[in-house]
Amino acid sequence: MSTTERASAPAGAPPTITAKAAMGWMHTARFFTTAAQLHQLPAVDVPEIAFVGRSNAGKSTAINTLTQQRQLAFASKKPGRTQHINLFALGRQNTTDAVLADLPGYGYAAVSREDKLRWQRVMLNYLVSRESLTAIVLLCDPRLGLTELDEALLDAVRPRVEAGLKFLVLLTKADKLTRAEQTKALSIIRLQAGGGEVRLFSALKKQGVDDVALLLWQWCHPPGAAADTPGAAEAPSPPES
Ligand SMILES: Nc1nc2c(ncn2[C@@H]2O[C@H](COP(=O)(O)OP(=O)(O)OP(=O)(O)O)[C@@H](O)[C@H]2O)c(=O)[nH]1
Ligand SMILES: [Mg+2]
Repeated sequence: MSTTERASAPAGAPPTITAKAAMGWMHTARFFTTAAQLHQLPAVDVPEIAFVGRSNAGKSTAINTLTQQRQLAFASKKPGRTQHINLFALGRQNTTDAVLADLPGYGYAAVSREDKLRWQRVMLNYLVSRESLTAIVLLCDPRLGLTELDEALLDAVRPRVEAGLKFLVLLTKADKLTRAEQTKALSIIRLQAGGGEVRLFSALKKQGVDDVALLLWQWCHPPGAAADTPGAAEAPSPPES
């Protein structure tokens, strides 16, 4: 990245780049690995951002939109499309300075009760114990609002959020709402989410995309970190055999 792409910031302020540069960083995403179970996930030594939420909320589509790639993550009209934890590496020139995780959705009615409970356990375990987890993006269809399972997730991660884990509620499919409905949904979910970031997002209309890219970049490159420049960090450790 050239220094001209960096927005000017006062001394001591967090490192900052332009939205365009953040989008360029997102575009470096490539498939890293996939795992059906937690213990199969390789350890990584860079920040990891998990995309979680109900089945069909738009997690995979949001990853494709943010990375400006059509089919990096598998998106589908049919709920339950994503059944593995899929990791994507970010970073320039084949270095990796962050990882995105696309998780299977929860609450899909057609799945057996045992499978639902099994997945909820795996996901909560991941969210509570994954060391590299730096941020959670909870995708929520504002027409449904935060459901019981979303609330359970919020409760489970609250201690980690209080300890510094970043948290963003992304209100997806905002194109389905009028302006007034969008404003109302924002204020309701802000109250429900109890502080923290809440943003409107539409993959269809590309609403909120630059903003979210910038936020994710900032979260992965906090001030004072060894590598605040995309591409400067070590690559993740290889999967353990
Ligand atoms: N109108 C509209 N549709 C969207 C948007 N984002 C996603 N969708 C649609 O919502 C459906 C589900 O999207 P996915 O990205 O597969 O959802 P997911 O959360 O990954 O679903 P699972 O993998 O089953 O958990 C697809 O038909 C998408 O095209 C959006 O911003 N606007
Ligand atoms: Mg998916």
